[in-house]
Amino acid sequence: MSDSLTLEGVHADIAQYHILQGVNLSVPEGSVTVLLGRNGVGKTTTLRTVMGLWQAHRGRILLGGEDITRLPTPRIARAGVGFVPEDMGIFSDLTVAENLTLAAVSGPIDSARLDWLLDAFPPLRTFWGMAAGNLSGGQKQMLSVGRAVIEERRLYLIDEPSKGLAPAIVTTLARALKQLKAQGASILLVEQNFSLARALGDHAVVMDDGRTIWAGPMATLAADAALQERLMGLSMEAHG
Ligand SMILES: Nc1ncnc2c1ncn2[C@@H]1O[C@H](COP(=O)(O)OP(=O)(O)OP(=O)(O)O)[C@@H](O)[C@H]1O
Repeated sequence: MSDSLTLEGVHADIAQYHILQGVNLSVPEGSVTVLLGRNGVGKTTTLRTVMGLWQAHRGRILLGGEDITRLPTPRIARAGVGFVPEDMGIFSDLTVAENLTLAAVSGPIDSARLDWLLDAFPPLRTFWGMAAGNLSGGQKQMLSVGRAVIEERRLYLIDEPSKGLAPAIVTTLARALKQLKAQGASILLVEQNFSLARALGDHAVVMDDGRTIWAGPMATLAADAALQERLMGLSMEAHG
């Protein structure tokens, strides 16, 4: 199976700080890799570096074999990467409809894709003409995910989609992400909600201190509490 995304020895700085100090990971085509690790180890920085929002100064980032390490963010997006940022990245003054229309960069929105999205996230249909700033936190997250998936992409980068959301909203999000996965999407997911991480993840990669320290099947990590404790300082069972 070929890789949708590969990071080889990636280093990146933020201001004078050397934040990423050797990130190696891959997202095989049509699978979900979950990036795990304690707070502040560099998971968000890794996604932002793939997206070109921080610059890798060492190592290589390959998208389907093509080197995208030095490309500017708009070119990376056009190469087929959908991004759900931690801060959601929606336009508060624009309506739900306008937010989705702007996210469809290659032309008019495909009606079958839109139907799927609005069935997965019914509030987006209800509030179609409303300014996004008036949505609840959970509805904003649905819109953020919706913007990334409104067109089929080669790769989706999704940063902590369940963070701060009520359990019912997490259930809706989980169902939509499972449908995306079932469509054969390639996804790099940062997710601290371990039951969601375990349900979606085919592969797990664990980071510590700006480096990837473990990679393997999610099932292997999920089944080994001692390994979780050693890698992340906590066990998935206790936080499921
Ligand atoms: N804009 C910034 N300026 C300075 N330091 C930053 C900035 N963004 C992140 N950092 C630092 O980079 C390190 C990695 O942060 P990052 O957000 O990537 O971690 P994370 O693993 O995603 O953690 P969390 O789960 O808390 O979001 C942290 O020490 C953080 O303080």
